Amino acid sequence: MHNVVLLIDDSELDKSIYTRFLESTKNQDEYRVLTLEDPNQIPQIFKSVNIDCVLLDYKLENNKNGLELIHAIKQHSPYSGILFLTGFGDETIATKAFKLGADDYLNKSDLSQSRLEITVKNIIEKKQNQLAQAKTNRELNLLRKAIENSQSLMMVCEPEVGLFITFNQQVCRFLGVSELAIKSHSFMSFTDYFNSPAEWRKFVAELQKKKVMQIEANLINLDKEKVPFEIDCNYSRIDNKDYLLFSGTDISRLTKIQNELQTLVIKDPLTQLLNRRGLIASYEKTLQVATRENYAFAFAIFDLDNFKKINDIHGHQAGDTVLTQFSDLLAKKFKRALDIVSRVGGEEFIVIVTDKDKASIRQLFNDVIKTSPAVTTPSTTASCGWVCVQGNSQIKNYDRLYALADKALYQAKENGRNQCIEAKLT
Ligand SMILES: Nc1nc2c(ncn2[C@@H]2O[C@H](COP(=O)(O)OP(=O)(O)OP(=O)(O)O)[C@@H](O)[C@H]2O)c(=O)[nH]1
Repeated sequence: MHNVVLLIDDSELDKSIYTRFLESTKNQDEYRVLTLEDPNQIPQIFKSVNIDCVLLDYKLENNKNGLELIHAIKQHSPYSGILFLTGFGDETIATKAFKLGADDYLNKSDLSQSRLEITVKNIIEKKQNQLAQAKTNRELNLLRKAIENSQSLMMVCEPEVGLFITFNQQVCRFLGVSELAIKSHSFMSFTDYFNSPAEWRKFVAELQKKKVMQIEANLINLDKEKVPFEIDCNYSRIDNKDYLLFSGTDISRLTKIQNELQTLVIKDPLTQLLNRRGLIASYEKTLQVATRENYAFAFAIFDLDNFKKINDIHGHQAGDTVLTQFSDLLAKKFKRALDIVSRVGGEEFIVIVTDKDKASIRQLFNDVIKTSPAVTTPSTTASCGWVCVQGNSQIKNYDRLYALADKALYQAKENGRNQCIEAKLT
């Protein structure tokens, strides 16, 4: 690719010399030389051609001088170089030309091909560097703007203890701390992700190896609330120094929706008790603990008595109220960490309880039956069939225990309702 040089000079002889000098350089076709006869054509020529360097003579036709044109050239093409030429060797003119924005100055009296070539070459190189630098600066400024306006928290920290080096305004806003105050804090102090400096060091070592990682961590905001964030982590080495780059996106809304969806999937909307899916999900954990601790593990089915009549006489709404009242009673009675209370059908509830011995569990079940008429409006009794297993050897399969408890419930209904019957294990 050749460089384009524009000659603005009133002397035909000088123009032919410069053209010959530039067109006969060692690298053939290095320069393409154009001439501008009428300085008023500056806007047009700079619009239509990309000019790398202008050779501008001081003395021009019609009593014009090159100094007057520098401003116009710079205005139309700030990255075209200007080599100012004069036949007078006057330093004050050269100084003026530099002040106005010329890049270099040559005296026509001691101009040689090599001198012209080197000077033009240097000017073009300098201008190209300036152009590249300006482009980089513009891109950096745009990036800086994007970072500042981003909703994400962007932070750069040093890897030793995670001290902040630089960050965007979102970080200050989120943490409620001034820029100055943040610099004395570390990334570690704004998250509960690392429980010790050792954990931080382990994380940094892993990041150094992988270069890029994504973590989910809580960041602690100005109200000391833990806000869940998804954080892109990056390990970078610049000028022989290591840096950690973090870009965090607030995922609290997403987490809330996820939790709500999870709740919807496992909870009964009327009573807020677990549904069958929720019960099955918790069942194994309770069973494991009971087996490990050799606790009694009771599986009970509670069923409201003659519930159909309540609906028929008082309406479906009243039926719903009774269901809620009975659910509250169960939730209050069985509220230890491992207890499971669920509504698995219309007026059927499954309760899983573990305890050291069966007697206290029996007591709790009987209490529910006794209390039900008092807490429900209209007053409603309930029946319960249950089965209890203890120790490793006994069958604890859900379907098997359900079948046994259901059989006992059937007996309770047959025996006149309002009672608890324990299934005998065979
Ligand atoms: N209000 C209300 N009723 C429901 C709901 N789900 C099921 N049911 C009703 O519960 C009633 C259950 O009736 P049955 O299965 O005959 O049982 P029951 O009348 O309680 O009789 P026993 O269990 O033998 O004492 C039906 O009428 C269902 O329509 C609900 O969410 N709300």
